[in-house]
Amino acid sequence: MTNAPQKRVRHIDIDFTLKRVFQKPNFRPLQREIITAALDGEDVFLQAATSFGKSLCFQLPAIIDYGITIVVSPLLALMNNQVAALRRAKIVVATINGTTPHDVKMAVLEDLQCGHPRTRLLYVTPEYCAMDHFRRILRIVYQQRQLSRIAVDEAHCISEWGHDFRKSFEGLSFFRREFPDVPIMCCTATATARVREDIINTLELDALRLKLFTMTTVRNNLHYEVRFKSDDADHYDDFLKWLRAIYTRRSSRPVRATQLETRRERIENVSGIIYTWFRKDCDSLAARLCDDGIGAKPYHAGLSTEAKDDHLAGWVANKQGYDVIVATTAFGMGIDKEDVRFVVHWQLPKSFEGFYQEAGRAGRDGKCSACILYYSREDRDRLATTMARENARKSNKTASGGLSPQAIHRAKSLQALVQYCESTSTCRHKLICQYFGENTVPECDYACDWHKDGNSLAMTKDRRLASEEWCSTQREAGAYDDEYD
Ligand SMILES: Nc1ncnc2c1ncn2[C@@H]1O[C@H](COP(=O)(O)OP(=O)(O)OP(=O)(O)O)[C@@H](O)[C@H]1O
Repeated sequence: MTNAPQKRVRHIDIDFTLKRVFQKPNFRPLQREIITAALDGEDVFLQAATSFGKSLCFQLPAIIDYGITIVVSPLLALMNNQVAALRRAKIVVATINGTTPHDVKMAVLEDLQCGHPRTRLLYVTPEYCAMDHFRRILRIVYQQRQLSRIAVDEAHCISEWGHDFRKSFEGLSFFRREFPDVPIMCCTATATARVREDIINTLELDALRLKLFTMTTVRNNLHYEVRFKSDDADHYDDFLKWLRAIYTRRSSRPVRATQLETRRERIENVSGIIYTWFRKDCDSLAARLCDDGIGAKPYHAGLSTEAKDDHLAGWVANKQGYDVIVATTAFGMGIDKEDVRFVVHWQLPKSFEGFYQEAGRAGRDGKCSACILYYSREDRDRLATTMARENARKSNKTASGGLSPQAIHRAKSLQALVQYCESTSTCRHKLICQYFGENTVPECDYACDWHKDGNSLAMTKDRRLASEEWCSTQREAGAYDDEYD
């Protein structure tokens, strides 16, 4: 006998729930098939582009099915954002994480064990799933046949983080071992074949029985561009000129200007995110932009909670003075702001996956948006040096001597991103597809710098990047040996 909620022959109109609860007129392609597989009790691996609508694929079954869905989510902002959106739709949903007050936590855990929990979805961290008291409660829920499904959101984190600095991801195999008949759904936007295999193995899923849905990573509305720089020149003016040109275009076309006026939109409300490596850069860059009349705010872990909340809320609400957020990595994950018109990487991101995820915050409304990456060979060498140092530290610790598969993956991912930046002979969309193992050649309607003007791309690269000879002499002189993490 199984303890998971019994699957019944359903005559449920999932279209009705989509419209009534989620207020969406139609499913996006494949959402119906994924949701049906989930409702049929299958394990599902869902890989689809950023902003595809993956959350709906476990949220809708959670509302229809008996019992409770446990959502394992690695980022606090992501949990809070989804919980807030579900509450707005009047769905009984809860989260337990480091910031949950004790009495709220107790009330949720009590509801869980009551035999018929009201909570439809409970969002928790992998760390919380590793706790004995929570596992004890889950066993009770399971015995009461109320454990409906486990959803692992941003599942690539299992592979990226799980093997070293967030070990609790590895413990998620507990779900399959203890509750073998409770279906599991994994969602991610970024998984190479190796990462996918790693996730499946870590969760101890049966790869042969799993329903695998892999959709293209292509985002046709994103315009990818690499801008070359070197330590010799400050790229601030280049960016400012680019942003001001957008303002000018918005104000100089009479039809556009009238449209904005009718909608009471400000000319300079071009919402964007700039990602930088360091907290101090977030502060100084935001201040510099403000001095030049651009509404910009920093966002990083060193700010007070009040400042962070204020900057985020102002940016989400398109408030004057909050048009651009300058943040360290991972900002915006789970924040479903649909009108982000640009994402700029001020320096080279640390991984291909990180780049794709962060760039994917742009244009979630389907409208054209820009993704600019400022690349220099000096930054490349700095990241490589930092990575080598980290690897040395870790192998010292484990005394294994060699590099772990994860360290090798990280190095390959950075290398692939460097190749992406250095390339002046291929469409950027195609390079992204290739990295994620897709064979299809995406349509690119001048939506990348190479398609727009490949010749000038090659020429600016030659002009602006430091030469390899120069970089290697600098490397030998130890110029990149400082801590860049
Ligand atoms: N069928 C649908 N019709 C209209 N909008 C939808 C539909 N499904 C999802 N959405 C909307 O699409 C947006 C993106 O959804 P979601 O946040 O789940 O993306 P995601 O696939 O998890 O992306 P990411 O990996 O970037 O976080 C949300 O605003 C969501 O409400």
